[in-house]
Amino acid sequence: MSRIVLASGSPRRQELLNRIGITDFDIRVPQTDEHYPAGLTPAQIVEYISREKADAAAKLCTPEEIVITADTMVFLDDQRLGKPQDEADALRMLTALQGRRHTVCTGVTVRQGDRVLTESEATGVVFRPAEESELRAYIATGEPMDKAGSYGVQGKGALLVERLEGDFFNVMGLPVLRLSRMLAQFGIKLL
Ligand SMILES: Cc1cn([C@H]2C[C@H](O)[C@@H](COP(=O)(O)OP(=O)(O)OP(=O)(O)O)O2)c(=O)[nH]c1=O
Repeated sequence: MSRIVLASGSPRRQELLNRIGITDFDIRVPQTDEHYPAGLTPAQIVEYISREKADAAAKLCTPEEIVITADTMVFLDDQRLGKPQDEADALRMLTALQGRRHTVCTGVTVRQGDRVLTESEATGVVFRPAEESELRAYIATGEPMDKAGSYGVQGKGALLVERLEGDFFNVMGLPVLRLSRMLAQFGIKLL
């Protein structure tokens, strides 16, 4: 079987691959800047960046290796929320998100040599209304700082989430069911 390379520095993605039974893989993290052309939809943006990550990773891999990359972003109306710059930025994002519904999109690319497959998944997330003191307490845990939208649904961030519409794992950073179907097209069967 071809070797799998996860081209991501995200510990959540490593954990999610493990959870679906992919335990033997390499991690190689390419350098990419996350720029994208103007005028793209949310789905197109995350697909574009995941593909850029895969193109950069391909330079670190053999043509036989199967490379997986992903990019997760939070969209509130037309606004894109990335990782917070600092705690004030995290407070700004969480204040905007509380009491409202937003969408988390993850683009995924699987690449083997010149064969490239890119897809994306969107999940709706509804935050409950929250007091500023609660948001500050959450930020003080440190959990928001490396995460798109300034929260982690898999951690204490769950205490802000009233409801999810779609794939939970997509919000964590990797839509595992969609990925499994993509990998099946590269001959990898997980069930
Ligand atoms: C919304 C949300 C995001 N996140 C994380 C997933 C991603 O790691 C991160 C979004 O940043 P990404 O740019 O998608 O990924 P990354 O920089 O962590 O890793 P790499 O580019 O090397 O693959 O936010 C959560 O863990 N939980 C959540 O609920």
